[in-house]
Amino acid sequence: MVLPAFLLPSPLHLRFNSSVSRNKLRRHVIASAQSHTAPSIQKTESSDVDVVVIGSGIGALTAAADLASKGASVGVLERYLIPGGSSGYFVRDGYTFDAGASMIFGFGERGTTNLLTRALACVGRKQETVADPVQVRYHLPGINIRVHQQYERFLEELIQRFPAEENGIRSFYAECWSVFNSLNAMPLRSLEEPNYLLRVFFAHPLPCLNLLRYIARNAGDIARKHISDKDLLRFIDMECYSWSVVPADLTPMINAGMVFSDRHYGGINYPVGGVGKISQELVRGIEDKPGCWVRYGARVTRVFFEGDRACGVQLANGSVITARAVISNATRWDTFGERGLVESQHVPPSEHRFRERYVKSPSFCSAHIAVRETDLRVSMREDDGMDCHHIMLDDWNELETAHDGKGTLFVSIPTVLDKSIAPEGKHIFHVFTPSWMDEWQGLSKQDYEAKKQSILELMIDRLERTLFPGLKEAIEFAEVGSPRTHRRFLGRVDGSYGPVAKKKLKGLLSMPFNRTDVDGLYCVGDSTFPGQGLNATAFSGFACGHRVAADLGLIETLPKPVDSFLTDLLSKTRLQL
Ligand SMILES: NC(=O)c1ccc[n+]([C@@H]2O[C@H](COP(=O)([O-])OP(=O)(O)OC[C@H]3O[C@@H](n4cnc5c(N)ncnc54)[C@H](O)[C@@H]3O)[C@@H](O)[C@H]2O)c1
Ligand SMILES: CC(C)=CCC/C(C)=C/C=C/C(C)=C/C=C/C(C)=C/C=C/C=C(C)/C=C/C=C(C)/C=C/C=C(\C)CCC=C(C)C
Repeated sequence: MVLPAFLLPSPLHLRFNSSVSRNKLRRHVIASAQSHTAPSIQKTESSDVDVVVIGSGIGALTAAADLASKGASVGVLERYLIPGGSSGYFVRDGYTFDAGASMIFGFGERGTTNLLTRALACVGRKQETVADPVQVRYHLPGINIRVHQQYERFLEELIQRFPAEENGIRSFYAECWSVFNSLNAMPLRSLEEPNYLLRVFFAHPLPCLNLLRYIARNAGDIARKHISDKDLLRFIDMECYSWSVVPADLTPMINAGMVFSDRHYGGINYPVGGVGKISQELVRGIEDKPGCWVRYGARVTRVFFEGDRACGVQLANGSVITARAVISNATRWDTFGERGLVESQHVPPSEHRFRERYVKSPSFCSAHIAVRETDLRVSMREDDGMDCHHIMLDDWNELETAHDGKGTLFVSIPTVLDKSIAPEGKHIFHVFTPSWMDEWQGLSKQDYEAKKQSILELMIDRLERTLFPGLKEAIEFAEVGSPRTHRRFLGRVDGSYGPVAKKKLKGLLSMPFNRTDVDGLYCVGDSTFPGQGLNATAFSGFACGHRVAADLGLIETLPKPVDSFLTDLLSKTRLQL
């Protein structure tokens, strides 16, 4: 029987373990580095690692932690001065501001979906957290709802607002629970490692079949099956949009199931001392493992190849690091794009398919504001009903428009939960709204500053009028970031929050996993399955660590030819669907 081309195992993956000698690799890398860059190549024995990781976002650090715990020597290269990427921080006058992420999933104590707790645990670390009793308070046209950690309290509020839709509400969220319960029943590892898939399938057949039912579906279709009220469907759109930046129709059901259930199960938990603590703790754990290190100010400029196989990276200062596997936590566009880390002759056709299916989501315009509690005319105490996270929208037509601070406003006040991150009697307000890079290009310095100031004033006006009387007077200082700021400090193309479906796709089916079609090169983070979110990128980190460990022979797998054949078969079948 002749197999169709897409079922044939890739020769690249069959070749993975073909032992290219380390010294030969290194000679090759240094020779190519010399031909491309200034002669200042610094090469030390310690730079020769099993795995080199580009970037230190949560996806990268989870993969590094997982591999370090399995005995690999891992080197992490971060272009910025601290770890964490979107979950980084900055300090001003005694305030510790979260740079991006602030609503943290994945810190639960139970089940298998608490992937941040697990990432820390695999390198022997633990992070103290404060439980948030309300995930978010929505202030939407005609809808004012709190998503309580207690599921029934949330349902009660929603049903009180939409009494005719009680059954629909209950059955939509019940489907979300069914997805979550299936995920939470099994260890979460790489979906491109057949040995794991077989084991997990035989151990948990019903949850696996249930996940297969949902993996190609989007939340909008499921919502419409149960709900017909237009305003309630708009609410479900906002429930999705607030973390996926696309409406329910474009939001994969697996992700919706995770988010809409885990907030009531593991809950939303704020790390004491700020979100930056997560990556700091991960780095400590990684550096405690033999042969593992993290370097800052280390911008990778390109991935090195021997033939068709990635075998290391070159840094902006000209130095090179050789490795048996390379993991990129840069976005897909920054890895494979025009001025990306992989030179064009090595960019595989599958990356063009990715670009046909996914586009960059907008970035954010964000204000980090230091606020005096005494000047606010509203109680900031959690026991008086103040919530940490708010989402505001004045007009449904503005949901997807993001100009001039009129669109959706996200507000996070972490000092409601953790007083240690600001001086006594002071609060941190992180206020942001979606914004596109092209609105910020080509401005003079003066116009750029004026635009930031005007958006800040618009956002503060809206908050002062509706939620926080006295806010204007109470501000000590504010720093405003634009998509340009996100691009500069996070190294993310156009400051994008991540990839989103260009058109309606089949759920998560076409989202790339961690292997790429380049031998020896893997991706991790929100450009890979299952997408944006710290817990989601932690999943991609574990999945990536697992697949790389299998390829490096650190964990038990099926015999190599069988593994390669089945892995390829799964990937090609998935993409044909
Ligand atoms: N929960 C929230 O409130 C919230 C808010 C904002 C963002 N997020 C999430 O945070 C997640 C981001 O995680 P991630 O793992 O994808 O990565 P990331 O973007 O956070 O981190 C990538 C890291 O790689 C570094 N980097 C990029 N190019 C490099 C190069 N050439 N050389 C060296 N270093 C380089 C960057 O400096 C950055 O530290 C996103 O999914 C986003 O959804 C969550
Ligand atoms: C065996 C066979 C054959 C088969 C089987 C199948 C299977 C097993 C499957 C599986 C699957 C899986 C594992 C999956 C997984 C998934 C996951 C993990 C997912 C996750 C997700 C998560 C998420 C999405 C999250 C997100 C979050 C976010 C994004 C957040 C955000 C937030 C924000 C932005 C905030 C805002 C607000 C304010 C501030 C107010």
